[in-house]
Amino acid sequence: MAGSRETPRVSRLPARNTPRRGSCWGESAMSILDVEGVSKRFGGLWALHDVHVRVEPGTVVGLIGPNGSGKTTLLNVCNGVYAPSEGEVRLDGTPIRSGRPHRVAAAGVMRTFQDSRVFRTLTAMQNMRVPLLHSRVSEGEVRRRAWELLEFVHLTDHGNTAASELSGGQRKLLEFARALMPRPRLILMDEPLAGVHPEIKQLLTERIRAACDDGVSVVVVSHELPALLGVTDHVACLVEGRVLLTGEPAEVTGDSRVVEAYLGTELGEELSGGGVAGSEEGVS
Ligand SMILES: Nc1ncnc2c1ncn2[C@@H]1O[C@H](COP(=O)(O)OP(=O)(O)OP(=O)(O)O)[C@@H](O)[C@H]1O
Repeated sequence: MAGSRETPRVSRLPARNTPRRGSCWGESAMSILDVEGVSKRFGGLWALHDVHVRVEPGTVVGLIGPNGSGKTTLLNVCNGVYAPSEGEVRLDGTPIRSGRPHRVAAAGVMRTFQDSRVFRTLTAMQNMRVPLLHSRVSEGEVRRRAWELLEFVHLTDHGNTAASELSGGQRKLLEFARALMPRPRLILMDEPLAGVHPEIKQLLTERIRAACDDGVSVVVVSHELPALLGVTDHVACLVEGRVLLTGEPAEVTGDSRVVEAYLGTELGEELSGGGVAGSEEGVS
């Protein structure tokens, strides 16, 4: 990982967005994202059934569930890649129109992917500029913000390094920092912690929390429960496309139905063994 550049290492976002709110999934009327009765069908397969989720400003929501339970599909519905077969997703009360993920991004919803989608032939700095390429933000401001965010994720020493030369974990950090460039209101993150070195995992969870404390809402899909529990305000567990349970992180992972849903998996054994322990295999 990188050392510091000429600016002191920052642990807060360069600029504020909206103030942080308390919890999510409560009775409060205010939410940034509302998933209302969403179902998604692929041919004969219902990947999502009547899913209800809400995300309040400045909160981190974790989405867990066994393989194939619909987590990625839900993110794809939330950023307009897929149209729901039933139900609706609203951003600040306005229904999201499918087939227009670029419009959803312009409205303040960014996305990161299971296999980081950074441009490998571009340097880290060039990657950072991509979200603001056609914006009215001045060149100087783009550069200033890009360096600050690279500093935020400890990558300033790699600003001029091609993304292909970074480790898998550093690419996850870069993708997260890049998602912050346009000052999003919501980031949808798909498995940001998978296969990441414990040190980078720690940094990434800290930075997700810091972004959240600055008013950015984050939805994190993850199988990395120990790390996820430390960063989320609320967790929803999906099983076979349905929300099995939502609630406080410990409440959800301690629930026998959630343990049962994971039984037969490595994580199920960890959960039923009375605690969760992170795997450090295959890290990068
Ligand atoms: N484009 C698609 N066409 C057909 N079926 C799909 C498509 N996308 C997802 N599915 C199916 O929908 C179900 C949910 O998949 P999804 O990828 O959303 O699950 P997931 O919880 O993210 O799984 P994982 O944890 O393994 O990433 C699976 O049965 C999957 O095969």
